[in-house]
Amino acid sequence: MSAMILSVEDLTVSFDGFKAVDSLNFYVEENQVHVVIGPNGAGKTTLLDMICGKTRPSAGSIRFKDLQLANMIEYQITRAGVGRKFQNPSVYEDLTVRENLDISSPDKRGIFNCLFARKDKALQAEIEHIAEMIFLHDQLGRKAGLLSHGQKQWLEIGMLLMQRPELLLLDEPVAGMSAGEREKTAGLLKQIAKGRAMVIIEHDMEFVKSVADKVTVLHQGKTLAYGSMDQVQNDPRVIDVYLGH
Ligand SMILES: Nc1ncnc2c1ncn2[C@@H]1O[C@H](COP(=O)(O)OP(=O)(O)OP(=O)(O)O)[C@@H](O)[C@H]1O
Repeated sequence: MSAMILSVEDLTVSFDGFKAVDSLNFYVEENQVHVVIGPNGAGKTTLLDMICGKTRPSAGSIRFKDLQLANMIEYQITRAGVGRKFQNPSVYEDLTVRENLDISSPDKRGIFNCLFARKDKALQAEIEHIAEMIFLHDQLGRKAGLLSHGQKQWLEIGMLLMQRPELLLLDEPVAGMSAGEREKTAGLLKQIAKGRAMVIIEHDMEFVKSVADKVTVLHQGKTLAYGSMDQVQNDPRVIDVYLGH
């Protein structure tokens, strides 16, 4: 069995007395793509928000390797190796694809350093390699604002990879993509997960089937079901609250 990279235990957050996440246990192993599904309002985004430090838990533990993330703030969590992609792509539209990747490197201190500093060969090689992975190698000199929605999503994944995260948190990475782009993204994410781990929130069940090693179904802030895609999609409780709708 692989080692656990993330262990969430008894995690709870209350908003004005309402428990959006309620005594949740959730585990992610190294090299694993773990998809979280569930109806609207189940607590999926709130779970990712707590892991990345955007929302502070009311109680519970979030252990990432040997770190307790519940006690850390957002930028410390990012630096420790947790990368988060939000639902809408947020790339720098006026910069080229290359510049977007360049400024995402942790070796860079700020945008001006990045644009005017002497280019480091190893960094440029890394940019080229990542651009190849995210299907944008021939777009490196193009302004990000001119990319399609799907290409912007890929660029943002590339920007996350530049931070060399060990755990990636992705919120609906294929939203708004064509069928062809979704298929390419599934291949990309499976490749990325090797040597790391990934938590994905997604509603597109075809996509979930194609990427998930494990699936957790959240409902009302708690785990309703956990297992392989086959196991959860045949679970009558999951069909009742989610898949049957
Ligand atoms: N900052 C907040 N203040 C108050 N309530 C909140 C806050 N954030 C989330 N909630 C509530 O917590 C519940 C869980 O929301 P969350 O966004 O995590 O659900 P979700 O499973 O991601 O849903 P969706 O699939 O619609 O994105 C919802 O009822 C939401 O209204």
